[in-house]
Amino acid sequence: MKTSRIPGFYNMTVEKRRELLASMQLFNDEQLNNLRKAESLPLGTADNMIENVIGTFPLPLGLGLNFLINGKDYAVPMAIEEPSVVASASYIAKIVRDAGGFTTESTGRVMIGQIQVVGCPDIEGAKKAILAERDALLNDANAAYPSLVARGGGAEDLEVRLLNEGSGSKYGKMLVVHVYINTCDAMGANIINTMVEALAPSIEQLTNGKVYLRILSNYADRCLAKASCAIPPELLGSDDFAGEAVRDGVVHAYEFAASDPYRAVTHNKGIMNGIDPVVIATGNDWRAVEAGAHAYAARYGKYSSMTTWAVDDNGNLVGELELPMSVGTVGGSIRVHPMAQIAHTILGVASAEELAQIIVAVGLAQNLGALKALVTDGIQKGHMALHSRSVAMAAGATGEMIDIIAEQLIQEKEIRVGKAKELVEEYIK
Ligand SMILES: CC(C)(COP(=O)([O-])OP(=O)([O-])OC[C@H]1O[C@@H](n2cnc3c(N)ncnc32)[C@H](O)[C@@H]1OP(=O)([O-])[O-])[C@@H](O)C(=O)NCCC(=O)NCCSC(=O)C[C@@](C)(O)CC(=O)[O-]
Ligand SMILES: NC(=O)C1=CN([C@@H]2O[C@H](COP(=O)(O)OP(=O)(O)OC[C@H]3O[C@@H](n4cnc5c(N)ncnc54)[C@H](O)[C@@H]3O)[C@@H](O)[C@H]2O)C=CC1
Repeated sequence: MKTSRIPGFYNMTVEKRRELLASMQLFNDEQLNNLRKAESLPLGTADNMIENVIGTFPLPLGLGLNFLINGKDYAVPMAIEEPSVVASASYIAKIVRDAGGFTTESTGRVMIGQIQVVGCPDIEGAKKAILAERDALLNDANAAYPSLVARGGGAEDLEVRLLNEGSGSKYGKMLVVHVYINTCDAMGANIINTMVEALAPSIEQLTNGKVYLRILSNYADRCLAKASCAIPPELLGSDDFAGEAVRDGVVHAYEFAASDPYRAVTHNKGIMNGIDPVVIATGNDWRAVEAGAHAYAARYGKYSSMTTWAVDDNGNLVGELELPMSVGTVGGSIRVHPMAQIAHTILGVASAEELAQIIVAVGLAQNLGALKALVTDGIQKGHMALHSRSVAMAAGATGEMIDIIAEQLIQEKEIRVGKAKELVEEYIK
């Protein structure tokens, strides 16, 4: 897209926003119609996606605006129920844009398949036997998924690990084979599972042991994406808060999260506020991303902050976020869910690596949005002002009443359902 800077987007009606995006040729007529349909996931499709279907469960889909990443503009689709997240991501993306944008990179697309072997009579011999057959095993894995190899991916390497040593278990040590697989643009769970299941009989023969689990690892630490930004303090200030004070407050907030798991969990929840909505909107597996992200936050033996924030030699606030990001642009439900297709069209990414990098940039922005609010006005001011409409609706407000009651709640600084119910009753009288 030419630019993701669309001032006043949030003041437009939903229909105006759609028309504007269509005029920017972000989607075709069919996709525009899908967006317009109240039921954007047809029931028949849903019924074929999971089991025991009785309906669908829609979420609001918003656009994170202003994102400039590696010099390219992105409007980022975000599916989320929580108010102020999309506004906050757009707010920080606007600031970072003025500072030159986000810089991102990734380590590639290598995922891990695990094969657990127990009861090996000679575990060291079993390890040697597997390593001696490394090339043949990789060939067998690739033969189980030739289309992936044709795309330039496939099983690239393997490793043998010995676990359960000194655990005191009556079952003794176990052997675990790690198969490293380049899954190209797919998240790869099914691909990997197919490959490791295919290898199991050969592994049993080589080890004289019994194979139990054959499954991918969601600890995708060879499929990392990293985003960073450097913001001059003057872009962080306002009439009430000096930029240097905001910058230093953010670093203090980071140091709190880095040293205390009680704070780190909340800090990281704020990061996942940005990440999950993009993962969901693009039809990806958010449980896989969540599990990998939190494990990575504990990689040094203690659960800690996913981001780092520091001040560089020029006085800029420098932030960084690196996470496992096992997302795809194909596979799973991506081509099945019409809204996921629209999300991919809007994003216009060419590869899963590019998508992964956008997602960590949004996570970094979201973290700074929350920290900036926390070290200045406090979270309630911005968040609760936007939450007031949900509170009004929860109290029974409908139609034009919603904005009126929401505004009264903000004016009276009492954004709670009890107060909203009183106001709704007064309004109806
Ligand atoms: C909410 C803001 C952005 C207001 O902040 P503000 O200063 O009032 O914003 P503004 O009016 O100056 O607007 C700045 C930009 O923000 C965007 N923006 C502004 N308003 C809207 C809107 N209505 N809809 C869409 N976009 C909006 C928009 O891009 C706008 O630029 P423009 O396009 O106008 O040139 C700010 O207060 C904020 O970022 N607050 C933090 C919100 C947050 O983090 N919410 C998450 C929920 S709390 C939580 O779950 C996590 C937490 C906090 O516990 C994590 C942690 O502890 O670390
Ligand atoms: N622990 C976990 O995370 C588990 C997750 N899952 C689920 O698995 C699904 C993801 O599995 P996948 O193997 O990704 O999906 P998938 O089974 O749909 O496979 C991807 C397909 O896309 C094709 N393809 C087309 N273009 C490609 C390209 N450029 N690069 C790579 N492949 C391309 C492949 O040939 C393959 O047929 C998700 O729905 C996830 O929820 C399943 C089991 C466990």
